[in-house]
Amino acid sequence: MWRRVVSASHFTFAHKSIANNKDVCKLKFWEAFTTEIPLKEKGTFQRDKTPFITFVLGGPGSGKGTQCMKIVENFGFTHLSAGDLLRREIASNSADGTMILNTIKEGKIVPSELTIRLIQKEMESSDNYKFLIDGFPRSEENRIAFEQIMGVEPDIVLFFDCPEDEMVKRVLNRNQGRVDDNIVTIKKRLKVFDALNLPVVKYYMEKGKLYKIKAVGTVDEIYKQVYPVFASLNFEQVRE
Ligand SMILES: Nc1ncnc2c1ncn2[C@@H]1O[C@H](COP(=O)(O)OP(=O)(O)OP(=O)(O)O)[C@@H](O)[C@H]1O
Ligand SMILES: Nc1ccn([C@H]2C[C@H](O)[C@@H](COP(=O)(O)O)O2)c(=O)n1
Ligand SMILES: [Mg+2]
Repeated sequence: MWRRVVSASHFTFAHKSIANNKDVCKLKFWEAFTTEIPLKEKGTFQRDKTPFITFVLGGPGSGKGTQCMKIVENFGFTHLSAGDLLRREIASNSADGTMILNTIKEGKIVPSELTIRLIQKEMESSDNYKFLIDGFPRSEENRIAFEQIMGVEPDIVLFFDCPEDEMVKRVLNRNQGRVDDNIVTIKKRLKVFDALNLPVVKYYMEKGKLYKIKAVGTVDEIYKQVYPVFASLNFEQVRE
């Protein structure tokens, strides 16, 4: 029996080759960073399953983060919110912090490579294989860059479809001290969502990967639509 093993040092090395080697780019992300070894020769960091990736899309305040918490509880996913990862960069005073902060204040989108690097780092250091990637891809450019860099596509895509007035109401009531939770930025974010994020939704709908959730009602009412999506999947069977 064989098991696929991932190592962080191998990842760093392979990441450099990926940037310079078109052939390696054609490999799936997980294949490029893993080696087949017999089960007995286990390394320190093991992953015997390829990742199951769910992209979670929806406008600002549509309830992505709220529903992700419930999916994590019930189905054991690791939740990676692109917005949270970017806010963590700002808080850690990283070199890109000021640029990220200004971009978020303007309701615009941070360069894809930066956001993908943060997501990639979290995926690589996780020993889970089920990921909810929340708030990503925000644009076709995000989507294409993810596919090129990671060499994988999402298995499924959730889209929380919520009326604008409800999204605005929720964001303005959020009270988490976010710099973008104000009426000026929310209007800009809604414009960016329509112009850049909806084409991504359309792309996945046409690919047959999209689960559209009517994101009105209580949190539990909305989750009643989400639960069956995951309950119908047998991850162990799909991934082993
Ligand atoms: N069904 C709901 N009814 C009322 N309020 C809700 C509902 N779902 C979430 N909320 C609240 O609305 C706010 C926005 O929800 P959440 O943070 O989950 O949205 P989001 O899609 O992640 O937004 P963003 O893209 O801005 O991060 C939060 O304060 C949350 O508690
Ligand atoms: N793929 C992404 C995700 C998020 N951002 C920036 C711009 C968003 O307005 C902000 C907050 O994200 P949220 O927490 O609402 O998902 O983060 C981005 O540039 N690219
Ligand atoms: Mg959120």
